[in-house]
Amino acid sequence: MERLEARWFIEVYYKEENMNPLVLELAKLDYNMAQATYLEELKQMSRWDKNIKLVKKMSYVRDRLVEGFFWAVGFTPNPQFGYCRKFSTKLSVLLTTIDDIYDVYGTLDELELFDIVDRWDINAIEQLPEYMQICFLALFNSMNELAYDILKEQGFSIISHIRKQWVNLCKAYLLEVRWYQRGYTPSLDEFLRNAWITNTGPVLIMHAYFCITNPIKEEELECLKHYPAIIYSPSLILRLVNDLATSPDEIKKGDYLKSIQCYMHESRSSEENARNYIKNLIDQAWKKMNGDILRDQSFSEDFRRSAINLARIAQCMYQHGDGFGIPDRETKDRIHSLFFEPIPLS
Ligand SMILES: CC(C)=CCC/C(C)=C/CC/C(C)=C/COP(=O)(O)OP(=O)(O)O
Repeated sequence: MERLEARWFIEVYYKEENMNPLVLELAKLDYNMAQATYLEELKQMSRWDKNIKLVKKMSYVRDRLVEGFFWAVGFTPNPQFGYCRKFSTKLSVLLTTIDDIYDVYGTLDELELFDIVDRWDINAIEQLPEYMQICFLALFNSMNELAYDILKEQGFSIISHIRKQWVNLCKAYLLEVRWYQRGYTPSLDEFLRNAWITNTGPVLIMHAYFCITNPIKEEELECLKHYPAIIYSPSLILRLVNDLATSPDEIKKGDYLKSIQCYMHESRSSEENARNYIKNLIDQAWKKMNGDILRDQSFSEDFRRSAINLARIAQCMYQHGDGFGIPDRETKDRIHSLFFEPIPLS
């Protein structure tokens, strides 16, 4: 987001009457240098993705590496956060795979076996169907690699904290599947108490905390365990903007469990009313998030900025519809200008 805005700003500044050519040249250089850094990271992630072969092994899974990297750049754009960007990109691939397993492919019996994340026990892997074995092993290896890096750098074990996030996510996914299979439509409030987690915000924000915080502090972890505003608010915005944008397409596929439908069912109102209601909730969530996160100085500025950025990149991704599920229009143009098109120097 910040980089997209920088490019728009450079283009506008160029036309200003009293623009300073030196400043303009520096801004262009800075943009192009960041772009070169991103491109190198994207190449590394592309090699990782080819090697891990998750999408190749599961043909129903959405293949969205570049879009995942785009999310990651919006989340932590500063060039020095390459480690976090690359790890968030891996997360986006793993999360998309798991989301598609729960939404599309897995049967309820199979999905219940995925509570293997709770035991975090590689010895239990043979009880899973083959596609889940691949998925769990990819998850297990990637998370252990992060935990290893942090143990090596900081002498701090994060395994139990990471595991808890995945357990909560998988439990929340399973509840959605159970509702769906029973044909149950929860109230909007009941739906959101679960769905703010299934849009993966808590997993993304917690992992970003580990990737960009040094030293990790016990008291901060204790606070994050209770899902404070820094985790809850961006995750809620992510869920609401996602539902607003993806709703019509997913309903066509039979996936009726979305905020809008829950509200329509509960209040017996029209889709238009429900959409306006959700838009209003998004506005309120933004106001609350800006106040809460900007006021609360307990976490580093970098971490607070990333949390807010998650809401910003979500809003950007879903601004013109489902820019992640159907990434062929604005998302494609934005990706092109951000990663592949340097700004010509004078
Ligand atoms: C910062 C960063 C790297 C973010 C990555 C976000 C990301 C790509 C998550 C993957 C899974 C997901 C919830 C995709 C939306 O799918 P959906 O519309 O099918 O969601 P739903 O099934 O929950 O409605």
